[in-house]
Amino acid sequence: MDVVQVSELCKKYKNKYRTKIALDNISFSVKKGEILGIIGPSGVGKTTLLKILTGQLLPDSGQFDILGGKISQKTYENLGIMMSDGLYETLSIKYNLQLFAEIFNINSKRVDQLLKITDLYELRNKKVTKLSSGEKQRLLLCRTLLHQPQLLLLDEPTSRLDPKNTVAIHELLSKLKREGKTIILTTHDMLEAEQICDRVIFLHQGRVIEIGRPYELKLKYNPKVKYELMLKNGEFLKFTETRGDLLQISALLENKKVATLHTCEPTLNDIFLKLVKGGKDK
Ligand SMILES: Nc1ncnc2c1ncn2[C@@H]1O[C@H](COP(=O)(O)OP(=O)(O)OP(=O)(O)O)[C@@H](O)[C@H]1O
Repeated sequence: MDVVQVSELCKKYKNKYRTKIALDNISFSVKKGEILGIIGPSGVGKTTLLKILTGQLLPDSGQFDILGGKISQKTYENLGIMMSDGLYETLSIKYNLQLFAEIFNINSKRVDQLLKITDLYELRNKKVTKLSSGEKQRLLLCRTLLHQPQLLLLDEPTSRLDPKNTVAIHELLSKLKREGKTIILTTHDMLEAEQICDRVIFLHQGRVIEIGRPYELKLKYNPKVKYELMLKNGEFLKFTETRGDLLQISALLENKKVATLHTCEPTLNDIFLKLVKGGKDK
């Protein structure tokens, strides 16, 4: 079942001096239980897309369905949005969450549970003004998850986190996926996309330039050189998949000359750079 279906979305920002095409004919769909990563560098239209999907911005043309229909007040009951903060700066972590819990009529046990999962429980009485950017980020995620939404739209959920907290949030997102939640997230981090996303969309200059599962893209863009060996004498050798090369690798292995052996599939970063090479700015 498609939880999100987007068809030919276009959005331009216009002012007196210039028109900026932020989204150019974007189409994709997301299935229940999928994590979709929208990736690309700064300014390619990721936030614009999320703003449209969350009803904060109208597209110029195109359509989308979300959670089985057009966006309405009811949609928000099952939608978790993590974008700009909007936290109550002078209130504590816990009070910020309690306020939202009361609005959604949620038991305060859920607040404590989320604070523990995101490693904020010990800091629960600290005011938002005194939080580090990583702590704020985790608080925002708690607020997004509070009402147990079916669909999460997360704008760079790990952008300000240290490695330990990044791993914790990745684990949390994977757990939510296993529970059947659907997640769309934006990221600049290609490694993150590779590790946690079922599929990724590469955006460039407002257009979808590639879409697919990370491992499928890696196979699709796999270079001719397939294996890289370091010999015990420190020499580096590269091999393709021809019969001759494979026989050479086998001989080196048999003669115990090999120190390390790696396959050379590209990273998502390599693929993105390959796709945009030669692209001009609009
Ligand atoms: N309100 C606006 N008025 C004019 N131009 C805008 C407006 N909002 C965004 N843009 C431009 O539209 C393009 C897409 O912006 P958007 O914020 O969607 O990019 P992004 O991929 O989310 O970037 P980042 O990763 O830096 O958040 C950018 O060139 C941006 O400067």
